[in-house]
Amino acid sequence: MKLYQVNDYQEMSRKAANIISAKIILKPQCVIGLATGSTPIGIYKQLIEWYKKGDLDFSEVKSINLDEYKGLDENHKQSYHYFMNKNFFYHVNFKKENTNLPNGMADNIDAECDRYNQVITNLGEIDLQLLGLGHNGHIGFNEPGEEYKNGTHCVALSESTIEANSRLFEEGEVIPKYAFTMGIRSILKAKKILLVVSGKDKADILNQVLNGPVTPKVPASILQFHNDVTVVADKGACSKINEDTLISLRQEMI
Ligand SMILES: O=P(O)(O)OC[C@H]1O[C@](O)(CO)[C@@H](O)[C@@H]1O
Repeated sequence: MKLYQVNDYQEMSRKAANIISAKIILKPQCVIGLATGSTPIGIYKQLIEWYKKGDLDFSEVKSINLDEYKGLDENHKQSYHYFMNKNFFYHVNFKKENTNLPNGMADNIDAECDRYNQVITNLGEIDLQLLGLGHNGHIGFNEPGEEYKNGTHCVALSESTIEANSRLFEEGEVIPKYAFTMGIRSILKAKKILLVVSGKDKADILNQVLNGPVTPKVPASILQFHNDVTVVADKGACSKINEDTLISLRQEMI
């Protein structure tokens, strides 16, 4: 694991966007795993800016998203389809057929999970998987539990996740209680993982992820077993990591 400790959200976004850009420039046909939530929004903004300057080309890049709410169609403002279109895809030259998200409206849950697993398999290796971190340690929507789930599954969201995400819904809107998510094994199969974390409110959980025991009760702790994880986290998020861990993981910024 490598850790880039940066000053703030803006630096985190720029550093992570740099890492993603390097992958795309070196391998224009790469497969990138994408995340939603508030953390990656700054990364997408930065990538859009570089695209508009002519420095990036997404025409051959393929993407696979981690998750989608069950019951929200792609035009619903809180769906992750809508989020990706609004914050990224509509502003760059991704081909629609090269982008993939679970279908939140699928009636048959098992069939949708099988379809998404097949999409992941057909893409071959994920070259780089971008991940945010939930306050309870979730990655994608792999919530804390007694065991890790390997493949795509439909998950009952924890109370804390529903509460955390409720800020994005308008008053009176029904907040989904279930979501489709890529499983832990699919995430771990990515060649490279980029975890981005911002803010003091994530300091405790980031410390557990990096320093604590590997346990499905803190889903992201399994990243300790992956051989190419880069964490980009700001000072607030790093504020509970002990000095020894910081010294052993910290990379110099160039
Ligand atoms: O970045 P946020 O908004 O704190 O969300 C944390 C994580 O939870 C999710 O919203 C659930 O998948 C992710 O998209 C995100 O990485």
